[in-house]
Amino acid sequence: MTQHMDYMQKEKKATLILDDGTVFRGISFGADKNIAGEVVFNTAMTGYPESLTDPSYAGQLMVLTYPLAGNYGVPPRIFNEEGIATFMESEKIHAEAIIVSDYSHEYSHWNAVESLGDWLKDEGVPGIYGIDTRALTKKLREHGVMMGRIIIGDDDKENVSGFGQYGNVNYVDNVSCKEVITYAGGKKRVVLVDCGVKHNIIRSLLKRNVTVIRVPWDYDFNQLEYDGLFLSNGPGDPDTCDAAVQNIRKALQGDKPICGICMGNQLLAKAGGASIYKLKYGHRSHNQPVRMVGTEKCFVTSQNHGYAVDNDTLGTEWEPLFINMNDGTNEGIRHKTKPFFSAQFHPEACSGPTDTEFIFDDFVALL
Ligand SMILES: NC(=O)CC[C@H](N)C(=O)O
Repeated sequence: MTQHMDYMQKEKKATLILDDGTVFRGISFGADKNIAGEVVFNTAMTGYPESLTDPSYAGQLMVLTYPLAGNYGVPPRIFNEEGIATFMESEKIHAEAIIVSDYSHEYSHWNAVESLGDWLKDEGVPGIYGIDTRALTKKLREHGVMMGRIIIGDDDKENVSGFGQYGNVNYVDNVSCKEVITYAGGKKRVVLVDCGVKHNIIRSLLKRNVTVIRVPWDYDFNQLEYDGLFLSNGPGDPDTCDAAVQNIRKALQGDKPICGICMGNQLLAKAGGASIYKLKYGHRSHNQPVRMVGTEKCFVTSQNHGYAVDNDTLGTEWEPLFINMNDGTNEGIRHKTKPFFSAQFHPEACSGPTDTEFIFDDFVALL
């Protein structure tokens, strides 16, 4: 019997119920667990190992619009002696579940060691296939993201009132490191505020020969000796991260370089006095076009965010650095006189285009 036939014999029903009552029926290929979360769609064609382990997906049920997942398997879950993942973006899967149209239990890739379904089961994360992800995505685009619930097995008549909350949960506190971790590199010392950092941000800094001092999201780093401050990506609503905003605000009094990515862009903007709002359905893909303000330079970027900085609230000391060419929303900010800047997209982009990796070079050059 082939690997696939064996798998098919064990298939189990799974149901996705949206907050508005819409029901999608499919088949389970992950863990046997019912779960609720914010249903978001990602239009990238590859990268499910990286996306699932991106801590910014905590609290979310990830819909892939690309119609097939699993066919290239999953790389080994290995880490270097400092605990940095070799092929993934963190220690474990952070998305609450994955929702796909078609799933291939059979896989083929030079670096694959297990199937997507086996990985999900091992980490206790549900997966559903057989869902009309095109219809589901159209619904989310028209209505905006909404809460959803996955029920595994025949139990889909279950009372669906419990969809949970997304906006007011402090997911950053769940995924941030709990103590200071130092990665020895060069002479220059960068404090990295860990709001749920993707490991490729750490790899990208270390590659540029700096020492990285990774601190918990609410740690007052102002007491440390350092040359530059880096603000990581992270899950959830930036309005739940006030302790980080207060610490960054203190750092804004000084002149040490500051760079932020994604949640880091939002927290830097908040520390500078700007406000954040929620986008209708966010940007989650590998092909978001952004323009550098004041230039004709455009970049294709990898993104995963649901909130955005309100350009109109930036105040007189700040200006937009990048603008999204699809919808005109903010994609980064810079201070007009001090070395503070940030990007809403992912310059470390793993997986995704590497057009904007220069942001790390620019930051390290300022140290
Ligand atoms: N990747 C991120 O850092 C996301 C930031 C924030 N959680 C948002 O959704 O906008």
